Amino acid sequence: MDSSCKEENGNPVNCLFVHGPIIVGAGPSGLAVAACLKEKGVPSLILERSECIASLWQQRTYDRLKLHLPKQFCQLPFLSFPENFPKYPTKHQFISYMESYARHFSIEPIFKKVVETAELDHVRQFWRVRTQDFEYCSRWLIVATGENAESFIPEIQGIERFQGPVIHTSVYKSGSEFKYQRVLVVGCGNSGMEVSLDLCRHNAIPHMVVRNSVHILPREMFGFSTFSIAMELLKWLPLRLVDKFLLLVANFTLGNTGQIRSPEAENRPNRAQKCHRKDSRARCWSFITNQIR
Ligand SMILES: NC(=O)C1=CN([C@@H]2O[C@H](COP(=O)(O)OP(=O)(O)OC[C@H]3O[C@@H](n4cnc5c(N)ncnc54)[C@H](OP(=O)(O)O)[C@@H]3O)[C@@H](O)[C@H]2O)C=CC1
Ligand SMILES: O=C(O)C(=O)Cc1c[nH]c2ccccc12
Repeated sequence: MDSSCKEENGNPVNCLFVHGPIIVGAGPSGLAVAACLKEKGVPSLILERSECIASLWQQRTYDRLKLHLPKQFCQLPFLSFPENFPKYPTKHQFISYMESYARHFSIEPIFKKVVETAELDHVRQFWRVRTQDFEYCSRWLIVATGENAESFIPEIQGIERFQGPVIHTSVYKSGSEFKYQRVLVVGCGNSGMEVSLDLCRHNAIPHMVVRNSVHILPREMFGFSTFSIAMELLKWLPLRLVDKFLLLVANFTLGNTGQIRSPEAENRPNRAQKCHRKDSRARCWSFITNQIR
């Protein structure tokens, strides 16, 4: 990294010219990119806004989090998960793997650097990446800030009249805080399903809002992970057919999950929607399977 100083609006700006790409974000993707570059002998610099790697995993996940896919589908390039890790590593195992990955490739992100702007200087053909105190320059910019980094709570009419706490899943840790309480879980993706299961396990009483059609698939079929079956079949068949096949098998093993509805919702058909099966998006769901097993 070379440094120089220039004036902008009368203020000095600290400029650092980076050899190799600037990577924004020290999550799994940012680390993987840095490792791949290193393997090719290309240096890089990671700017990370928090004070640790994989901050989403370390700071904004619930306690019971585990990978839903077998570890061979989730490992980063050039370094496998340790042999002694289970098929579905826990969040702590995943974080320790991330840490050893960064160590293995000697990746040292610069922490507490919030990237505020990134502009391409067309004349000099390099990126000017601004943080609070520095401007980093490089010919290449890689944004690896994640698709789930920002939490979002939708506007809910009348929510101000609700007396209890309203929280986003990124701050949910465990159902132990909700023992014997009635909790409404909004959203039926992997997070909503996992939180609902966790609440059940801690003797809370969750209800889920399902606004759309949902596909419910067991984590494993015929002793293989559903994901690996899907990946194999996709080599030969179109997605539509693979989807149909997986749903058919799920229907045999789980029964008709479209029937699952609370008695309250039965009495008020307009308040909650039934699960339909038209949606073509497949979701891995452990809630039902865990309840059954
Ligand atoms: N162990 C694991 O591997 C886990 C992985 N994940 C992954 O993390 C990513 C994020 O998952 P997740 O947090 O579940 O988010 P998702 O985007 O997957 O799911 C959000 C859900 O919320 C619903 N929703 C959104 N807004 C509203 C609203 N206003 N009213 C009612 N419902 C609403 C959506 O419904 P609609 O479909 O109608 O938009 C959708 O069902 C995914 O890739 C997931 O697979 C998450 C948890 C665990
Ligand atoms: O990554 C997710 O969100 C999953 O739920 C895993 C997943 C994605 N596509 C699939 C197809 C079949 C089984 C699991 C998955």
